[in-house]
Amino acid sequence: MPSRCKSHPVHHLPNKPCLDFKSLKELPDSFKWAPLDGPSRALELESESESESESVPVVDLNDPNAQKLIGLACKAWGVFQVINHGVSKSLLDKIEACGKSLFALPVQQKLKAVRSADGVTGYGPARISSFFPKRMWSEGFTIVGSPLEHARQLWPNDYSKFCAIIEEYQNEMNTLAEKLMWLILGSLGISTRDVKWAASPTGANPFKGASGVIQLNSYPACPDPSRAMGLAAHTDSTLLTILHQSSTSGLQVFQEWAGSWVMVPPISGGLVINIGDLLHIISNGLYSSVYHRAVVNKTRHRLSVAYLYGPEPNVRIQPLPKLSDANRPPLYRPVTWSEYLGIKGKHFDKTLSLIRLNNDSNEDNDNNSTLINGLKRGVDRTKSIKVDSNTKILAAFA
Ligand SMILES: C=C1C[C@]23C[C@H]1CC[C@H]2[C@@]12CCC[C@@](C)(C(=O)O1)[C@H]2[C@@H]3C(=O)O
Ligand SMILES: O=C(O)CCC(=O)C(=O)O
Ligand SMILES: [Fe+2]
Repeated sequence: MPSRCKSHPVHHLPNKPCLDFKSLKELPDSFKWAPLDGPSRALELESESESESESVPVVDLNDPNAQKLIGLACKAWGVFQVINHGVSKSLLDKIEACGKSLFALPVQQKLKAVRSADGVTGYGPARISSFFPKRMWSEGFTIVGSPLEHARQLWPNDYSKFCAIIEEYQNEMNTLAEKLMWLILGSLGISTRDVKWAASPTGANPFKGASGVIQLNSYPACPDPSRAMGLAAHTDSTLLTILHQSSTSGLQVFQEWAGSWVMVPPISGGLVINIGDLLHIISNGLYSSVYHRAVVNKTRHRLSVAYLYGPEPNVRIQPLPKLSDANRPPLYRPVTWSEYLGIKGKHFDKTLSLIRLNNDSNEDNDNNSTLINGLKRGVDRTKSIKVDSNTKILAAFA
């Protein structure tokens, strides 16, 4: 545990490494959350999420109206699913199989690639775990850049297949993320020449240097899903996140206007796109980042793979000038991805409000004040997380 965390004991739980979930026939107290609000069990919800008006939109990227539909989804939901996105089903199957084989390893083997107390990459509980008094019913594996070092520890004689699939996934996801960024920005009336914040000197490709973190999430079957939490409510510290979920449901998004949690049903070959905090900032609050969480299941193991996409780590991100004017002043100060992650590591869901500019006329423009799981955006949850520094991104995060 980093020593500076000790000064913030209130919500602190040691980031205990994951354990052998299969051996637990009852839910230990340390995993018992208050009964979940909203539908908790994945299977119960499948019927409820069928009503059209309550469902997260699905956009076919081959649809000539895709950009407009995406804009509507971003405004109303902050999340949508995409089909015909160009990433093959076989690659999605392959990455899912990679995740399954990783989490199926014996605990002792997984612990060889355990994330260090102040690190980002490797095996362990979700990074946000330490902000909550109860443990989450999940284990994760985080990859930034090359997974080679950890893959070698996990499979000393057989790591190259894992690395090749991860690399292919990173490439495909990066291409899709950039395409989605242009569609989302296009829906706000923003074109290439309006986006200078990440631009190369020539302005050729503003997403040069943009990249993503891969997060493999595993949610074992759980003896008491109504009291367990797979992954607690959070927004992603990204521009956007592309999520592949296995065929078992579990992802829920918070619908701010209805004040309720809505299940996002898995679509075979489909991908879920979440708006992250950095897009919230550059859109000047027009597209809000979406709170989401993962619930667990009594009988089925669930796996998800998130691609957490962000800009070059040291480039300044700020509300796009075209989306700010005298009537709608910029809501947030400039911040780099690296700086944002540092603040998030200390202040969790208070981060957006901490970088918000103090301007009374901003009040109506932002819809950050809904209570989620008893938390309001802006409630301080203190705990510092430092990261290691062996890749470009990691160095920038530190
Ligand atoms: C680039 C990122 C984004 C991080 C931090 C860092 C590396 C790991 C990511 C996640 C992945 C799992 C959910 C989350 C909430 C978590 O606990 O770790 C994410 C977090 C964030 O979006 O803030
Ligand atoms: O497992 C899921 O459905 C959600 C995962 C997630 O939110 C994340 O990795 O950031
Ligand atoms: Fe997330």
